[in-house]
Amino acid sequence: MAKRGIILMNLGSPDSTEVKDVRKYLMEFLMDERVIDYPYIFRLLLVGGIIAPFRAPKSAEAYKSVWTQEGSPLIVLTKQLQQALQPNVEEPVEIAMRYGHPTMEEAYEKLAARVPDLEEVIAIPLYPHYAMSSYETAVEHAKSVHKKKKYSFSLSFIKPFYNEPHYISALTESIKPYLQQEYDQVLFSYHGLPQRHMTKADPTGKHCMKVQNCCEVSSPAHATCYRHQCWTTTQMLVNELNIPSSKVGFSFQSRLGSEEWLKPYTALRLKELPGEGVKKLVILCPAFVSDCLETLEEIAMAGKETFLHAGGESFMVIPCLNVHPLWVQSLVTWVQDFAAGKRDMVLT
Ligand SMILES: C=CC1=C(C)c2cc3[nH]c(cc4nc(cc5[nH]c(cc1n2)c(C)c5CCC(=O)O)C(CCC(=O)O)=C4C)c(C)c3C=C
Ligand SMILES: [Fe+2]
Ligand SMILES: [Fe+2]
Repeated sequence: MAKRGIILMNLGSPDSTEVKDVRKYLMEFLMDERVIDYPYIFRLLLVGGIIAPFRAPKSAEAYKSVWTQEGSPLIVLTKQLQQALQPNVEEPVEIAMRYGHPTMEEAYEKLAARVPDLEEVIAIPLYPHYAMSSYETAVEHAKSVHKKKKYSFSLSFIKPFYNEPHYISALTESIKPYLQQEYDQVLFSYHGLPQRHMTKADPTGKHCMKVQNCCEVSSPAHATCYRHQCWTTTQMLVNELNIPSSKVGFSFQSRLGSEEWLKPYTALRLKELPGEGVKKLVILCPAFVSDCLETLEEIAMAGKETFLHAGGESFMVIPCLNVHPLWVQSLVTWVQDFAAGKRDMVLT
């Protein structure tokens, strides 16, 4: 049997809620050329001179409102996922964050210490949907650290799993209990992206945001089309859960800056929905597998306030998959398939 290890990769959080740590985190995150993709000098002036200094105190307050005794929810929940997965697989499991700690290098070193003569690492980016600013940067960073450190073990990545049957079925089961009560709409809110990133990621150069209903028209562009992948996850869940199409909402959250991002914007929809007769809302955020600042503060706190203030009556937030047993089982299946030589889920 190959000497193998697993790394669960997530986005990462500041080291603490102190403004200086949040500023450092924002600098590392937003100076990533796949997140703010402007030329280096312009990016440095914008991020270092405006965004990080002005945003850090506000973000620090937001982080304080969700921080736990053990730390950032995103990291705590990723560790819990590691602990839930570990007894179910033979391979040692470590976690790594794209920004902050634990770093990719730390995770490789821990695996190498746990597995003498490590031969193979399976990295699982915990992003269901492909985006240059999430999945791609995580993969490219993992590859570049691997190359820089000249590790001898091979490196494979699990593909974006937005339509993978085990993931869809885990999500379906996690959502079901929340649809027992009466609701007017289920809003699927995904992390947003600048619209420009969609056209940039389109290898055909003529499909995304150019063809009418681009995400619903078959195209090779969909392998890297974030909006298509979000739309597909939604359609699959709606079918599995038999949600009437009149009760389905689809929107994008967490916009940053003045550029146009994917629309409709969640924050705006939450203001408008009560006026359209949607008083009882169920909301979920399938772009995240672990609850984090964007689900716990932006949606469950700020979003709820917006909706109720606009005349909404009930606001039910469905938690992310976190450590749902069926989600843990999905990861087990992917790892076992990999070990058995089935490589459908592996990026080539
Ligand atoms: C779901 C995947 C994510 C994509 C795609 C993504 C794109 C993206 N994000 C920003 C800016 C920020 N995002 C922030 C937080 C944050 N983002 C994701 C995931 C994706 N981002 C997660 C899981 C989190 C939460 C982290 C946590 O610690 O809980 C933040 C920091 C917080 C804040 O100040 O709002 C920023 C900034 C951009 C610009 C972008 C695409 C271009
Ligand atoms: Fe983000
Ligand atoms: Fe598209």
